[in-house]
Amino acid sequence: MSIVIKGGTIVAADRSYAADILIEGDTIAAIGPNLSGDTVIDAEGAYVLPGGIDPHTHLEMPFMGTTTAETWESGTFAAVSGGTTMVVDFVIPGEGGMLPALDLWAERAARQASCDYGFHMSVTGWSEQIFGDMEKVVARGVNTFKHFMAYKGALMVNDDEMFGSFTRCAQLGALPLVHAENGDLVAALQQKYLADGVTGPEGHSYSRPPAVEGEATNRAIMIADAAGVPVYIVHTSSEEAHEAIRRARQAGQRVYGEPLIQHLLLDDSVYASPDWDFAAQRVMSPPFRDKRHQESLWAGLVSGSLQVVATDHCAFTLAQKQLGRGDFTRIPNGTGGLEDRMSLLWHNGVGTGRITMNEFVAVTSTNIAQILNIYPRKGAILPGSDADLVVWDPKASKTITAAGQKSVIDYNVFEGHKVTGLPRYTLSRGAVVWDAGRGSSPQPGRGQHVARPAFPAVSRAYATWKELVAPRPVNRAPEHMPIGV
Ligand SMILES: NC(=O)NCCC(=O)O
Ligand SMILES: [Zn+2]
Ligand SMILES: [Zn+2]
Repeated sequence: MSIVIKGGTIVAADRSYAADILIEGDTIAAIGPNLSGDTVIDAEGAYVLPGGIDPHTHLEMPFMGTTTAETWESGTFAAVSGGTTMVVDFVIPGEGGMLPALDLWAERAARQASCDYGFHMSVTGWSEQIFGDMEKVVARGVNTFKHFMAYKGALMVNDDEMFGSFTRCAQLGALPLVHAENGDLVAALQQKYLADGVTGPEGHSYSRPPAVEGEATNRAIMIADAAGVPVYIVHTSSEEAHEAIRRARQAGQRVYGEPLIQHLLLDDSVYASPDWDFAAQRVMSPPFRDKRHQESLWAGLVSGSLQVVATDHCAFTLAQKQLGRGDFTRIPNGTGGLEDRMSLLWHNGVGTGRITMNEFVAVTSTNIAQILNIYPRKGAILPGSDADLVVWDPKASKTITAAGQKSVIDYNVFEGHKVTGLPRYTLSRGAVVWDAGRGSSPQPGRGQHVARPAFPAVSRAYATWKELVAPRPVNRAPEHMPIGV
């Protein structure tokens, strides 16, 4: 049974062109004019894009005394309804360490996911066991390790732990990811604002100013340089953090920055809302910023100093948010966006001329696949690539509402935003998983794990260069040495 997508314009990261796409089984078999197949998917008047990849989600994750309410089933169905065909989710090690946690995540995902998925592993301490387990994790197709510089007393790691882990990543050809906020400073500022009587959600924003993020981003980048490894900064939200990334890239370091759709579009005025629930629903780390920072993030996407747009989908219900009534430090941190990232970025980016269609594809799919080492299996429309495709209708519109969403959360931080540009069909490895005309249901168990091999070429290049420029002893002739030495 073959499928042909007919009459559309293919939009890739590097070009746009009219062509049909023939799909056989899971993959793209041919691209060209006048192709035929057993089933025809109509792409007249539409663009055909590589499926979106969201590199930053937290599905069913235990965090801050509760667990994110979005399940693998609801989250991945929400994803495909919005044109995202792969998610990469963060595994948090429990009592048993990394490997049992990876088993747990893998089991949940395999049972429930409607689309393909991968994992990042979190490094939440440093020990011989973690050193050894990291190699086993890489052997299981996880080539990225996340480090939290915030959440003191919980997930946070110190500089020496981070340096140990980054050095291990360099040996293994893995990529370290960093949540860059100075956790000591955040903890001190939280106590100060609580003592000053600031107990509401605005305290969350006050205690995490841009400098806290800028300092930690700089530090993570310096530590990565010392360890000889590239580094990926998640949820880059401020000009201070972006500036550190820009400067390091200019100096020749491999540093990647990931703004979120939330930080691009929502600002910190939400925390001044007189409605506690509204403000608490928008508590995430880093918090939303002002327009100056938003402009910086958009500029980074255009100029290439920031490469990826993600969601950090970490969705709690209102009842969970209310755990922080009376103390903002107890409001579970996180917001949603998995379902709406593509349409919001298209509407506000392509629709306004801030970014081109090709840049849209780059930052929602192709760059991510390249950085995570799954290109061109994912992130590309090429013969042999997985047929993860979106038939994108640039004229279709909707208004985002919690009532109409697939996510199980009882609110949406983008409530009332109108978007033009939506998926007509979403295909996951050649199967239609979203049909806007007929409606669709979740297909739990369809999604597969996508193993992501290590990056030996990058670590070899770093190791070669580090060896060439390594400090060496100066050999001095005896006549130039002090007498008696
Ligand atoms: N970002 C956030 O507030 N919650 C999710 C956990 C994290 O990525 O820091
Ligand atoms: Zn984070
Ligand atoms: Zn996150």
